[in-house]
Amino acid sequence: MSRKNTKTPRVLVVDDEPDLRELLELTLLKMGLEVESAESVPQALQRLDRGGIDLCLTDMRLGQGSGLDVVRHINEGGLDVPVAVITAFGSLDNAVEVLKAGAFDYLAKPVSLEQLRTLVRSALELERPPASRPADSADKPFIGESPAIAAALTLIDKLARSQAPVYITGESGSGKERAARLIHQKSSRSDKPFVAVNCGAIPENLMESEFFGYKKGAFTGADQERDGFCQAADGGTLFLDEVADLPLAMQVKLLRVIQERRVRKLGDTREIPIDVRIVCATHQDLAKCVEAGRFRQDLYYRLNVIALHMPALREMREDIPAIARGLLTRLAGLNGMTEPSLSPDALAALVSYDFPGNVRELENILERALALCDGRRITVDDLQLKRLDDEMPPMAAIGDKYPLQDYLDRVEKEAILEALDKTRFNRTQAAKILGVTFRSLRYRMERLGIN
Ligand SMILES: Nc1ncnc2c1ncn2[C@@H]1O[C@H](COP(=O)(O)OP(=O)(O)OP(=O)(O)O)[C@@H](O)[C@H]1O
Repeated sequence: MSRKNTKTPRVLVVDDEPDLRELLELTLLKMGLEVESAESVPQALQRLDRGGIDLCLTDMRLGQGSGLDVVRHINEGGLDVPVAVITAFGSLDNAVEVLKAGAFDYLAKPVSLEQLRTLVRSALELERPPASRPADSADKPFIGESPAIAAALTLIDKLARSQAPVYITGESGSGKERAARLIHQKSSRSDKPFVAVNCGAIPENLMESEFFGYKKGAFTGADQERDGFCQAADGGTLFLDEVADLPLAMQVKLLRVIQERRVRKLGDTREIPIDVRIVCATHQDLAKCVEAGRFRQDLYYRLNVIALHMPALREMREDIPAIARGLLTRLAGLNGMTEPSLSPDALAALVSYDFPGNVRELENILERALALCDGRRITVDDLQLKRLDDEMPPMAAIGDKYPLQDYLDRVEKEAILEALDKTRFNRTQAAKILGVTFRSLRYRMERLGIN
């Protein structure tokens, strides 16, 4: 990295409106930074090319050009300068466009100075050399090196530097909440609270008071003033888990809070400014909920600025042995036990198992196995894995052969599952055993609902 850490960081402000430029300059100077400014795109590009700029803040709308030109110049020219764009209020499309073009973050007008400071701190933090970052602890939040988890972790690192809302998707138990916590821990907000809310677990009539708080006497039983989740997360991150479960009425209120960055407690006349980063998650398809009219489109766009997908455990089979061992070490430690080994057939069974409940299911399986094993070694019986075909009637019980198609499907499914079992879910080998092509096996598995 070209910049030195000993010198005062230098920020370039690009804006053609003198008022806003001055406000930004003053704020940055007060933070002890050096500031230079440019009034137009050509001026900005020239200054950037001369080097020595550690951060660039640009307005989106600039007389004869746009902030996007600045972002593109920086990225296409390989300049090592984080850039953030100030966009007009409510123009989310612009925000998405600038992030895609490679901006590190965006700020919507009117610019909140607190947010500006957070953004600047976080951008300059980026430039610390890796050696000064805390070393990875032994208990890594995510175990695994498969391409699927590696891609998610790389994105988490990037997202941690931004303030943009994040929408985390993934099956149940795939690590969505853990990912949200990691984004927070790695962000400039890490010294402020991380508040996790399970939107599906709050009774509808309590939602408003839980989210926004209440004043004393706001309703029967409100015998003292209380903050809601939004205020509790002020300066930090608000994690909305199972966000698809928010009732429509609450969606409207939440949207307002996100847009205006203010909350009003129940029974209060005043609005309180808040600064929270929203990270949300759901195992449902939120776009489908929008289509079905169960989720507001405007809120969906607000939340889904950047999407992070957490892979299912079966998409990272090569990581299963390492994750299983990591979990065993932790579980044995928690229970004050010596860590037992996993027998080779137990490990093989885990690697070929489908894990509909993902890492959480693996945790449960291992916890049970710890209790059942002889203390030294976990065998395949201790795992008590549900076989993939548990739900199927055994061949002998199939008995009736009509309708013919159902009967043939059952026979076909049995044969495929057996081949998959034998090959530890290696579909290429299973196809060979079955004497069909890989494509044909894939098609048959899909048709018969085998994951
Ligand atoms: N790659 C991984 N390595 C180690 N532990 C993991 C990994 N992925 C997930 N976990 C663990 O799996 C468990 C489930 O994770 P988490 O609660 O974050 O899932 P989730 O997707 O939020 O689940 P739900 O959809 O049910 O809310 C946690 O204990 C988490 O620490």
